[in-house]
Amino acid sequence: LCNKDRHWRVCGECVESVRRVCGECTVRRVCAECTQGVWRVYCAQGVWRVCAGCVESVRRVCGECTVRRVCGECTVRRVCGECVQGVWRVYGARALRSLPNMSVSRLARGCSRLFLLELEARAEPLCFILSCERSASTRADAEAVRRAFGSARLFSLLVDGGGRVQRARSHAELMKALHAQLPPECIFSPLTSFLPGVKDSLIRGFLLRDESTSSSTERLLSDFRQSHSVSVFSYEREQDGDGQFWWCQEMFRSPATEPESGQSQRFYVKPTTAPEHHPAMLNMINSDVFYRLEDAYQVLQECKNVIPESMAVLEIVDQQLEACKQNEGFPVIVLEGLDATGKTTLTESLQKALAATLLKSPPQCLAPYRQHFDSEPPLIRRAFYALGNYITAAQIQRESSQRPVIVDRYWHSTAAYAIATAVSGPVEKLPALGSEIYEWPSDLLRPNLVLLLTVSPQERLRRLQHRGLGQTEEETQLEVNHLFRQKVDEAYKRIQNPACVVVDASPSPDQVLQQVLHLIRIKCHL
Ligand SMILES: Nc1ncnc2c1ncn2[C@@H]1O[C@H](COP(=O)(O)OP(=O)(O)OP(=O)(O)O)[C@@H](O)[C@H]1O
Ligand SMILES: Cc1cn([C@H]2C[C@H](O)[C@@H](COP(=O)(O)O)O2)c(=O)[nH]c1=O
Repeated sequence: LCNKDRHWRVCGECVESVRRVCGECTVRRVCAECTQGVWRVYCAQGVWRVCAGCVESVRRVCGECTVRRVCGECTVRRVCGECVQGVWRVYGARALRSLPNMSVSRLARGCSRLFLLELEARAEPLCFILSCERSASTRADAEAVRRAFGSARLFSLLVDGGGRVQRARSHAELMKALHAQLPPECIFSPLTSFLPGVKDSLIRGFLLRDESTSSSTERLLSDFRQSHSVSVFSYEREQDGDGQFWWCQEMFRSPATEPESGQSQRFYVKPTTAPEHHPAMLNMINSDVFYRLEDAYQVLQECKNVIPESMAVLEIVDQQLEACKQNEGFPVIVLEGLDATGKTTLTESLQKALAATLLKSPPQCLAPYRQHFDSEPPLIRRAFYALGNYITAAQIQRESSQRPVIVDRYWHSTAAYAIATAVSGPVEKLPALGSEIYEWPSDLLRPNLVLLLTVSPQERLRRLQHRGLGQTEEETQLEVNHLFRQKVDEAYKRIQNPACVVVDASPSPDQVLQQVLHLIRIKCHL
């Protein structure tokens, strides 16, 4: 969100497509309906739209960028942010035209993209920028790049074409294809590219380190470029007079089919300090966590042509939904916790003890679709779970006018699992306590009490083995990945309004029930 001057602009054509613009916050999407009103810059690493007034500036972008679409409605838009030479910000067509060349290029150099390469979950990632020159670098910096890149052939792939649904699916398909098709000597690691502090600027991809000398990798890369809307880059190693190695990036060219043209620009890899916050935070709102029904709804609408099940889910949402923000009936108590902490056992006993209605999220009516959405990339899977909460909210609204309601998982699970999946690395990389990421959606019914069941990792594992059911992707992750477990647990505890009350669920089922009944009596006056 724009934290600066809260300046908003609305396209005259479509009032719904309000976007945020200010000197600090730039615009990424105009609106789906408003393609008439913009220019698009197709750049080496992304697609950007530019206002019709900025023709002059567009020509000045990098050699790789071209302008394809023209019309004359929109006013201020961001110019090429993806040009590896840097970002140009335009606060008005006239202002840009009057900018002298010198200041444009100074602006450009100051605002480049950062790249974050995550070689191992526990290790510090390598963060670098691309620079036109070999600028001075410390021995430690040079060593960090050498360790990460080694002596293998290097390629990077960034998924930057198409809309967000297509990008999310292309990224997932690309990962599967890399796993299945790359030769064993070729390993790949997650690479993200982003503009520090600029929301929605994250582009995901991979860095490939190929120890083989076979040309099959190049053939595959050419195919991926065609079939997965990815930009592909190759890296070359140079040694300077002092014996120091430098890596240069340029657009990938398949030696077999694309003759050397001498046109491609080369950029040096230069290590830099990693940002304080994990870059996944830049894209988290409306990609991993949804704070309004309409935002999650919109994602499934965009999926209609590629995922027929989306239509069925949206129909259920339409049928079930009522405006429900405040719960004014009997108390609503949500039970949260990692898998196998005892939620189902406890919710069933609470149902009996309180003569309550028992609900869950995602609700039963979405059960036939859950497996399908669990196999989709995070953008789509998370939108599905978010919609599940709104359906559960409508059910809570109806039931709580009659009797107390117990809910097995709700918003805390949706947000905590999404945040923990999006943020790679250790728990310290999570958004800080108090971040807007942990806020409750303004249009989602709030429960009266949220209880977070906790047990030791050993006890949880024992209960999991004892239970022996099928597993979702998240459950498998929880079992094998200690870091993921810690992050889900911590994210649960950081969510606010309502925050959860932590309950030690390690005693016997009856002792846990008595403890929880006591809490409910105090907090909900039941
Ligand atoms: N207090 C307890 N002491 C010992 N075992 C328990 C206790 N509560 C539940 N269990 C056992 O642990 C296993 C997991 O419990 P349960 O299915 O209730 O967890 P859950 O949190 O609902 O899991 P999930 O979120 O994966 O559905 C079951 O076999 C259950 O019998
Ligand atoms: C509600 C919800 C669940 N999940 C994931 C988290 C767990 O691993 C499984 C467990 O679901 P169960 O029905 O309790 O067995 O689903 C999620 O990722 N997001 C959610 O909103």
